[in-house]
Amino acid sequence: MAKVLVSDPIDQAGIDILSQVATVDVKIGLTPEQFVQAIPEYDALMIRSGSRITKEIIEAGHQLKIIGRAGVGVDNVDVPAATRQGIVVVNSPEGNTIAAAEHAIAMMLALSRYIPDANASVKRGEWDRKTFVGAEVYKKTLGVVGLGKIGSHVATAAKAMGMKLLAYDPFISTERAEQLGCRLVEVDILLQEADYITLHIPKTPETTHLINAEALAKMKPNARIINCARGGIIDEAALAEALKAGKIAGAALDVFEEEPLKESPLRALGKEIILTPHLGASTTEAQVNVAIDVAEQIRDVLLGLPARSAVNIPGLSPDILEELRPYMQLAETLGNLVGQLAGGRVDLLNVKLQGELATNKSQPLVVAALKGLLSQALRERVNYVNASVEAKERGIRIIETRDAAIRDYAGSLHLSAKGSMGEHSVTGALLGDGEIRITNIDEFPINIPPSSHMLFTLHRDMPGIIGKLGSLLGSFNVNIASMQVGRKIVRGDAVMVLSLDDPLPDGILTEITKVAGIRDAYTVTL
Ligand SMILES: NC(=O)c1ccc[n+]([C@@H]2O[C@H](COP(=O)([O-])OP(=O)(O)OC[C@H]3O[C@@H](n4cnc5c(N)ncnc54)[C@H](O)[C@@H]3O)[C@@H](O)[C@H]2O)c1
Ligand SMILES: O=C(O)[C@H](O)COP(=O)(O)O
Repeated sequence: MAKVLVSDPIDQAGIDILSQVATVDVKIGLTPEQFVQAIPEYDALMIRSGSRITKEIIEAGHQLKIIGRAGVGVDNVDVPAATRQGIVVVNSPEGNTIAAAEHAIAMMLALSRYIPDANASVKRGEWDRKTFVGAEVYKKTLGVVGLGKIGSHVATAAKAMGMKLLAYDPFISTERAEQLGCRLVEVDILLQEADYITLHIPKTPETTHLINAEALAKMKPNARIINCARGGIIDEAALAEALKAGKIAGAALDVFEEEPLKESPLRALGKEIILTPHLGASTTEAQVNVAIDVAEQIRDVLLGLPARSAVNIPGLSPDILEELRPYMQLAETLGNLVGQLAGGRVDLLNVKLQGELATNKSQPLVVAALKGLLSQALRERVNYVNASVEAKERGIRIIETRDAAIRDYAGSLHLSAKGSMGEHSVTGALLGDGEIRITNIDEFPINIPPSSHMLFTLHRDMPGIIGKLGSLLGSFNVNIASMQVGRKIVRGDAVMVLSLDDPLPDGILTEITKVAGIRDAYTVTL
């Protein structure tokens, strides 16, 4: 039975799903060294933001097939290292959207009305109504940085409270911003005009310290900033300075440069700052959502099924995958076949998506073809996750073309590869019942299903050649399952494709090329 390590607190609903297919060990608070020691025996790992999954841990995970992040952010996982090792990384992109958005709104209101400090004061036995005179958000301007899932929900809620909305997000359209009632502006305008600023962007090299001393200096003295996205987007030292100097009115932070928050000048500040311990996703509803979402994906991957929210398999959205599923095996088989025909070291793979496959949605078929191409060299080490990285590292150039006009079949794939044994091409399609057909080899038309052991010859189309080859194979005790000849003109060049019941014995290829008329012969094992 597979083994899953759960290294952060997750809802029982997730554990129950995992337990259907695996032994589940919950070990919380592992040190990096304990992680490295524990991980080799596990097939899957389920985490939240409390575990930092480094390259060292990933490399020690010899059995690891999947890392599931019960939440959105995967910045605590070395995703490139996982990709390199063929480990799929999944998350729950929407399970905690509402929880995080509501936390941001709660922070904005709590900050405006000094609720945490007022509450603490009453609990201390005081009745101070002067210190906690707040500000209304009604008719104030909210600047939303990052108008994705959480930012959009915050914008909608803020609009309902009568706020004016600005948004900064270089990756969304003006129309989308307008739909949400936001005026899309450059970041400087947002910083200068907003009374409240809320951050809903990922932490990337571009967004690290986006809110630094310079940005804080552009903000209004009454401005308040909320970060429920990621620590490090705000420069905490600069923020503490700005608050101390009264350059801005307040800040509410749920996330920190280092978590848990250690010694920090932020702790010394008063009612102008609210700090919560990364609680954005901490609602019962969100925890059930993300635990189920990610546990189901781990279960599926352990059962050999695809994951619906893999962050390191490009283009594999569930609906696209569903549509392409029958063609993935075709692409993989053709990749494997053309790779063997072209020789061990392939420099160039050209993938042509034809007929109904000639759309951008078919990109995963290119990855599947690469997986097939690399499978001879890498065996089970290559998968949909690392095929592109492995190909790049091997210097394989990939050309992807599309031709919707080719309609011999509803959809077909044409692959050509240039390698140490020259350039070869293969075309394949699916029959109505989903069966794979090889329809062309080196531009010669044929029609044959792939089989485990195959023999391809390039020969002159002339009487007697098929008989001679049959007798030769017979003399080596090789049984022919089926045979096809493809030619363009009578008595011109031709290819012969044979499906064999048995693998070809060593040395027979040389004998085959000695048959008069046969110029070349290749064996393929699929
Ligand atoms: N505090 C919490 O517990 C908690 C919970 C959930 C999510 N989060 C964090 O909230 C953030 C947003 O999550 P989401 O689900 O809305 O993500 P999302 O991907 O739906 O939205 C992110 C938005 O940021 C925009 N963006 C990217 N780079 C940008 C840049 N340089 N400048 C401006 N905009 C940029 C993108 O275009 C996108 O629209 C993430 O960092 C996530 O990890 C935190
Ligand atoms: O990225 C996320 O989903 C949030 O930061 C929540 O993290 P958590 O699930 O570890 O609380």
